[in-house]
Amino acid sequence: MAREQLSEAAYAWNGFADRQQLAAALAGNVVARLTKAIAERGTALLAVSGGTTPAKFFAALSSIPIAWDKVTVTLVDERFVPPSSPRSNAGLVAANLLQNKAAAARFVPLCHDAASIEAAAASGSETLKSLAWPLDVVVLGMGADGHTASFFPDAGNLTDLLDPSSQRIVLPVHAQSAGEPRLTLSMARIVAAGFIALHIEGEDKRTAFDDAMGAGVKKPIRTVLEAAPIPTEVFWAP
Ligand SMILES: O=C(O)[C@H](O)[C@@H](O)[C@H](O)[C@H](O)COP(=O)(O)O
Repeated sequence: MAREQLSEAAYAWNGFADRQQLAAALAGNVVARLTKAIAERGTALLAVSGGTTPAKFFAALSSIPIAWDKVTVTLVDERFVPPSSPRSNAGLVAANLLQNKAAAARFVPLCHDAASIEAAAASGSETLKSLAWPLDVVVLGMGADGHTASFFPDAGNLTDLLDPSSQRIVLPVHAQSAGEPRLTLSMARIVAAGFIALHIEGEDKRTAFDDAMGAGVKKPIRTVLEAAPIPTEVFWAP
C-alpha cells in the first residue's frame, strides 16, 4: 500500500520468486542497455554498487557474451580501504564481475592511494572526469536505513551529496553509521544515468523500501528516486 504513496513515475517494481531469477533478469536488462549504448556511441559506462547483495547478479552478468572490451565499469561508492581489504568494493567487483566474459571490461576504481578521504575524492574525480558520461547503467543497493550509494542519513555533508545541481563527480563521506570513511558518486551523476536499477533482497529490505516510499522523514533512497528524470527499476526477491 505504501508503495502507491510515491508517484508511480518514480519507480517500477519488478518482483521475483527467488534471487537467481532476479540475478538473471537484472543481468539481462543491464546487458541490453550496455549493448544499445555500444551500438549508439561505441562505448558503454556502467556503475555498480558493493555490499553483500550483488554477488549472484555479478556472476550472471559476467557470463553474458557482449562486447565487454567496449564497456567501462566503475563503482557507485567505495569504502576507504585498500583493494586487498575484504571490505573493498573494488575487490568484490574484481572477484565476481570482472571474470569470465566480463574480464575484458575496463575497470576504473574510485579510490586511489591517498593520505585522506578528501584527497582520494579529489583524485577520484580527476580520474573519472575523462569517462564517457553520462552513465548508461547504474545499479544501486539500499541499506535498511534507507541509504543508497554512500548517502547515509547521518552523513555530515548529506546536502552536498544529494545536491541535484552538483558538478562534483566523487565526494567524500563521513558518517558514523558507514563503518569507515567512504567515497561516493554524487547523486547528480547517478540520476543522469540512462537506466537506473535498485537491487534489493529479503523481507527486511522490502519493508525498508516501503517505509521509505511512505510518509515521514525522507530517506536518501526516496530523494534519489524523486530526483531521477526516469523511473528507477526496482528488482526484489525474498
Ligand atoms: O558500499 C556499499 O555498501 C554499497 O554500495 C551500499 O550502498 C550498499 O548497496 C548498501 O549498503 C546495501 O548493502 P548490502 O547489499 O550489504 O545490504
